[in-house]
Amino acid sequence: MFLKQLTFMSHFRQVNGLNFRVNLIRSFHKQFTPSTFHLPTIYALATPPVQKSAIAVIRISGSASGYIYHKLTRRKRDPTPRMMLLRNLYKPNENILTQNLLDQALVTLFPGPHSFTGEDSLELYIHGGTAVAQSVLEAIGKLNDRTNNINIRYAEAGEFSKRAFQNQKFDLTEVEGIKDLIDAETESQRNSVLSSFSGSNKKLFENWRSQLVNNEAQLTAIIDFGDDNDIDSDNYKIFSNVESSVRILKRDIDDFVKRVDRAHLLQSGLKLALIGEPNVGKSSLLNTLAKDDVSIVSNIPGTTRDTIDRVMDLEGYKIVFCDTAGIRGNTEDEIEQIGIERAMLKGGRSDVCVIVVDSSKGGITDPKIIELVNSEMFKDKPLLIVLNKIDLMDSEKINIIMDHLQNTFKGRSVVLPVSCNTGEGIENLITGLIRIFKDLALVDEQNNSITVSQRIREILHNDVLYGLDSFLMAKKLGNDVVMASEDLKYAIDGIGKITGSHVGVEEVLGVVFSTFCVGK
Ligand SMILES: Nc1nc2c(ncn2[C@@H]2O[C@H](COP(=O)(O)OP(=O)(O)OP(=O)(O)O)[C@@H](O)[C@H]2O)c(=O)[nH]1
Repeated sequence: MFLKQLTFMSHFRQVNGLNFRVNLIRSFHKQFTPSTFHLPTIYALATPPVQKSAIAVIRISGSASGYIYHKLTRRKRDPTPRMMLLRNLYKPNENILTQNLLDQALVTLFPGPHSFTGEDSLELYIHGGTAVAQSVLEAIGKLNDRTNNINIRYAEAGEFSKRAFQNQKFDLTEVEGIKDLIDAETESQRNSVLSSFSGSNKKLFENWRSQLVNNEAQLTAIIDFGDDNDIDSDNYKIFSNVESSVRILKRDIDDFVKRVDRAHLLQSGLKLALIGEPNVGKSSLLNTLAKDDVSIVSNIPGTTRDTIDRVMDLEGYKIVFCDTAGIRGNTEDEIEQIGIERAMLKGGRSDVCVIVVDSSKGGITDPKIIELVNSEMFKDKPLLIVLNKIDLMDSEKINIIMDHLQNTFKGRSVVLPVSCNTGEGIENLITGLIRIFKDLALVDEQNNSITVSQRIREILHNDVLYGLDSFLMAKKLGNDVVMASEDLKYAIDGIGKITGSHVGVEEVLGVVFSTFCVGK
């Protein structure tokens, strides 16, 4: 059978017009045919297009990788696998006497299965710059030769990763982990996707699945061998044991889902609204944190008329700060009133509210602020009170104001004294903000958190937990084994969709890989 496969492979290479020597010994040791070997060879620029850079990388994957190597380098001998070699790249199919040099490049051939995709792959490290990359890409494209069955085409978004998945190099959770790793903008985001990328989520999902399959098998046994109408006491015991096991598993999955739901904040960023009376220093605080002049600062009250969002990486955490118009109850100015309404709305939609107070005014002077903080929209929101302009006050007065503010908000928040002018207290404020962020995103002491893709979160909610809840309901309402077994299957299929290893693969592939960039 194996020899047959070898013969077929070698035939395949010949009909593919691959005129380089098929190394039979290597194929024998390989004992592996990628499941994607019948697909066209794909190529793409793996580094950003239309940008000047020192190096650009072109990735090629598929059975014609070696052929492309020979054609571009005009060399007859196979290259040493997995070794970087300095080679001249020439326009293929041109008169051999004319040079037609395209570039000098480092090239590496990765024979399958020891490559990212599991197929034979070739990587070209060429000089950066649009014209060089374009000429080499064009040369590869021209090697497509339908009549001789050499199928080469430009890759689609995520196609290299898709091939890696199809050749079982990764499951879907790992593939999505790679994408999230590339997309990570901050240190905390990078940290949080490692659980997917490193495969620890995959192990967890597989463990859940095997527990559920085990439980489902016991229910199937009751259905297949039990009485049609009723279940006897032995089977009832089995059913109840399955129920206990499912309950424990559901608790674990609930915990996991809660952690990933909360950790989602790490990806989207913590939305933080700066709220306060006019002229208290909200814009100054934003500029101090951003170390930049984002918002206009002036001593004219009501300078900020609308909300201004600013995304910041604060010590590795993504925070979306929103500077809002100063809130006061007694303005007649129509535009200012609209600004105030928007500020209140922004505050309501934020994850955390920072109330900025001017210490030189002795504390909050407008009751509208206190009314707002105690309103329905704000009452469950984490609060942070920032007492600004402490450079203008002596420490005794500052302590009195802090005590008063703490009483006003009845222990709902700490009060942090700062000065945007001198920078005093700003470090403390950043530490306080990050502590709130970690609490909300359920980041533990070792800075661990788990994030999974939106797709996985939805399946966990809509399929896995839904199936488990329905199972428990079927057990509770009438000890209905058949219904309960179907519900467990639903949850099991959900986990299969997550990892892509068991069911509904085709349906989910499009969703997963379409979000990748070309060349990945
Ligand atoms: N002494 C001192 N002045 C400050 C401090 N922070 C801000 N100011 C001054 O306070 C004034 C108002 O500052 P802004 O940052 O514009 O205040 P705001 O709350 O955004 O004002 P609105 O846009 O009207 O809502 C400016 O003149 C700032 O220079 C501080 O820590 N100490």
